[in-house]
Amino acid sequence: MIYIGDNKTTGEIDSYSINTLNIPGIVLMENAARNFTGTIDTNLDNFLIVCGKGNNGGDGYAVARQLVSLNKRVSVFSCETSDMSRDCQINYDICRNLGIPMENDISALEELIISHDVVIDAVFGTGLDKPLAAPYDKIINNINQYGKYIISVDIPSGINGSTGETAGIAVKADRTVSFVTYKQGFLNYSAAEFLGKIKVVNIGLPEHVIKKFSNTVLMDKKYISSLLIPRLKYSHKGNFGHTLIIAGSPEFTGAAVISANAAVKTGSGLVTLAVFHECLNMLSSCSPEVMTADLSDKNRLLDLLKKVNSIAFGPGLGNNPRTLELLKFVLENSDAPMVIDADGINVLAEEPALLEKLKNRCILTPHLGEFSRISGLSIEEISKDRIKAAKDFSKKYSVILLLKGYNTIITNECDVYVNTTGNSSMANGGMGDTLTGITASLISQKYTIFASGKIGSFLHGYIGEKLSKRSFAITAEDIIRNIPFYQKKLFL
Ligand SMILES: NC(=O)C1=CN([C@@H]2O[C@H](COP(=O)(O)OP(=O)(O)OC[C@H]3O[C@@H](n4cnc5c(N)ncnc54)[C@H](O)[C@@H]3O)[C@@H](O)[C@H]2O)[C@@H](O)CC1
Ligand SMILES: [K+]
Repeated sequence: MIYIGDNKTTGEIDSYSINTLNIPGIVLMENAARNFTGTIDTNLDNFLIVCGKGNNGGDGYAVARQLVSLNKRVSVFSCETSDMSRDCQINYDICRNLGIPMENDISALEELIISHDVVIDAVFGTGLDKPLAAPYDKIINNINQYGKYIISVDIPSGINGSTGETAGIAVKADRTVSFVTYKQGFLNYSAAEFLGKIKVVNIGLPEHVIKKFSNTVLMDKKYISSLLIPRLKYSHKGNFGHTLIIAGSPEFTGAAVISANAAVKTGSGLVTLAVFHECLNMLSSCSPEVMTADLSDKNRLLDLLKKVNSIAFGPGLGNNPRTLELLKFVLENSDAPMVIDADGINVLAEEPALLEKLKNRCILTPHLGEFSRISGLSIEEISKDRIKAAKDFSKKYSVILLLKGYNTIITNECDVYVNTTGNSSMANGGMGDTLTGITASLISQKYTIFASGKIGSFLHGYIGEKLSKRSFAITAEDIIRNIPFYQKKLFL
């Protein structure tokens, strides 16, 4: 499992390892360098390693030794040769003793970069603590301008590991090999263009040590598989629950169909779609597996609200007083767990007092705009630290929050899971409605609300990613059709 941490987390793991576990810093650095080197394509050769004076630079000097021992051609550029950290100095001295070509004249840097095939950027890591000035601005500019292939050690130099902001300028890496944790700053969308392909490597610390300092996790297939409940041979439809989808309006009938069909395909035993009276004719034949109900028939609705195992509320209902009244009615007359999405969220934003009624029974699935409306935070404020914004909201209202977008965040106020599946081939209308149907269906099948959010977002993005290998744009229908096939694939 890959844990996410900011610079503080890195510092805490570092000091625990050194001071409590008594692992000397130089050993951690050696492990880091060896594991970093292990990620480098063995066909690559002719490396220039650009080293700063802190431990990130120390990693760079240690990587230089490792590469030389693999018979690679290696040169080193030292940004500064005085006032190095202790472990950096040790590795610098070894490189000198080994006779590795070393240069520290800035006027030679451009030519050096041009004459090497790979630049390893070991200028700054988690210790970057001020804006970049000369000569570092020039060093980083040269790397970006002339580097043919750039691999950053731990963090692209110039990026803040906690926030993802740049110190004015930053290395644009083709690959970033990060130590111990996936840096929280990498989740900031503004950092994406600097990171390249990210890989996280260990430095010899067992998972239980890392876990002490981070409860924020990048979900992977193995983790999702561990959450899945296998179906027993003798189970019947009653075991897989009844999902009520409250969605759609005359302008947005598609949202209702999509959510309902996604719930069916995810395996809910029964699915009922409850719609406004004027949509009933059109939607009653939307899918043979979906039952329909008229929202104006209050007795039928009350009966459904009492007996269903989960409710999805919101897609396509319209952001208007009628939807708000309906939400109030549903909250007052049902204890079933709910997925609230789209216009369900929009009307909640109009009447925040209702949020109190969602306690411990809801997952909200806003995208950035909806989250901005319901939280009262601007999109800029949220984007600066999506994890914090999501956690704070989840804690304030005791709900599970699933903040959609690239790297979707799912949190129950303490633990945070980040979903990395999915891509922009899925950026079209109806995707959110699909996720809502999937998530509600999972809740009906006895998954916890939190687990349903995690599995739902992973599965949804996973299908999109797989289909996008052979298709340019993926529609909600494409996803829905493929749910059962890929859901099965998640059972390892
Ligand atoms: N357990 C860990 O966390 C480990 C960390 N390691 C490495 O250690 C790195 C952190 O090392 P450090 O804390 O020494 O920090 P860095 O090596 O990132 O940089 C700190 C040095 O750069 C200077 N500096 C910071 N911002 C500057 C700026 N804008 N302009 C000029 N100078 C600036 C500081 O004064 C200091 O000398 C990590 O990124 C990682 O690469 C590895 O050695 C493995 C072990
Ligand atoms: K770096």
